[in-house]
Amino acid sequence: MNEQMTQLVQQLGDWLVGLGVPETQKTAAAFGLLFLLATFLVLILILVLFRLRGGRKPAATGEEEPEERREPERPAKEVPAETAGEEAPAEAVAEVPEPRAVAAEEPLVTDTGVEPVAEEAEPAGEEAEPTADQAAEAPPEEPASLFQRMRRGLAKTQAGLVGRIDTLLGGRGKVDAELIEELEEILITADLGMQTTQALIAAIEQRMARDAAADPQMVRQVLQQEMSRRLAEVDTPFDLDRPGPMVVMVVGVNGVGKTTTIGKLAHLWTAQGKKVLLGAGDTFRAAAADQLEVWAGRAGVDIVRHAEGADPAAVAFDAAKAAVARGADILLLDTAGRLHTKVNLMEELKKVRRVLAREIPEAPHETLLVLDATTGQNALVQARLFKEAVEVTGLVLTKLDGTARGGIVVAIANDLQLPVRFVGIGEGIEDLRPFEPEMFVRALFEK
Ligand SMILES: Nc1nc2c(ncn2[C@@H]2O[C@H](COP(=O)(O)OP(=O)(O)OP(=O)(O)O)[C@@H](O)[C@H]2O)c(=O)[nH]1
Repeated sequence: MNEQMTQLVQQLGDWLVGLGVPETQKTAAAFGLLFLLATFLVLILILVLFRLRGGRKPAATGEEEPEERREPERPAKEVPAETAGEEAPAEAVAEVPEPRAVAAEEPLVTDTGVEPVAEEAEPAGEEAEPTADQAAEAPPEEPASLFQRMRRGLAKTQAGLVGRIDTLLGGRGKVDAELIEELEEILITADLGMQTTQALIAAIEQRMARDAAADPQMVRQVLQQEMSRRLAEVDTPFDLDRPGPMVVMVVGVNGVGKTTTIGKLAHLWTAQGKKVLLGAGDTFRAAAADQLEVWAGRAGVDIVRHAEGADPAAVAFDAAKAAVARGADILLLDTAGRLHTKVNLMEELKKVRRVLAREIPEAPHETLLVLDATTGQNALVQARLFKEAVEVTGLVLTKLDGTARGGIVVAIANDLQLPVRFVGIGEGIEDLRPFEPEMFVRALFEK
């Protein structure tokens, strides 16, 4: 033991005597204390070394990673997959710098492998990363998916109408009478109807008269512009914000998708913050009210219903009263869909309208005619008959997803000069889209 050490023990011993340690034991106590201090220092040193090594990758040394470094990495693989949908795996792969020495089942672990960060800092980084990704992705994804869903819904019409037009135009070097004749046939067989087809052909001929050098692609352009223009011309604003309750009567023959459409509308408008009430006015068909009640449950709205066979005007009366009493913004009234050729149905609808108007000024504010797009020209015939009998203010074309006859949308709007309000592109509660003429035509024509 050198002199400095002896001095240190001496001083420590004196200090301990001052604290009450007996004089005879002061040297032993001083040694004991020194031993404790040394052990403590060694422990701290080991801890510091261990943590510093834990923050770094074992850079090509072949050394194994400490176990606790691997554990926090696993959620990093799962979080983006859950939160960012289909895009996530691709992104996760893109973010991985290199998979180095990582087990086969963990190739997507987003290990940075370079930052000597403290353990506490890592979870915060993991959470922040997907949130930033989501924030960056969410805004552009919304409008794109809306358009994409419309395109998917119109895929069959796209192929049956625009696909055939493209095949025709692609094989021709110039626009001549033969091309026009074949085009006319395509438009008619794609359910654009005689009146609308002739109007579209006339627009193409006018353009040809102005521009002798017009090529087949001009035909495509004119068709797209004309369809858009004709749909936009009859497209009036659908005002949901008038002082309530706004009464929307829904009419149409059996099976076209009336009940489903009412359920989808209730869901859509509830999501927009409106208080919606349903009236089960189809008392004729067994189980119609039950079916509507199921949709009311799905959309989370109230329903007014009577027993089967009750007077639909009585349902309309009660529903209107309830809408006022409960402060509803919108009353959606279902109606029976017996054959449109039956005078009785039309009379019944007129009576319902009278009752509504007595209870709520100017009601019904909208009368939506639901038509099944898959029935093509038959839908056009139904629309004419309904328009003559009741004051239809707008159209809903359902089942566009299941048909190549989507051209009927343009035909009906153009022939009857009525706005298309919504289109159904599937059976799900979200599969009803407010109709936008420009987007609809673009979804058909965009390559
Ligand atoms: N693919 C597809 N199916 C739809 C769409 N709208 C409705 N349907 C289906 O069409 C069928 C008839 O729909 P309903 O709502 O019962 O028709 P409805 O007009 O109320 O018929 P009734 O109650 O008999 O008068 C159901 O199977 C719906 O799921 C749509 O936009 N796309």
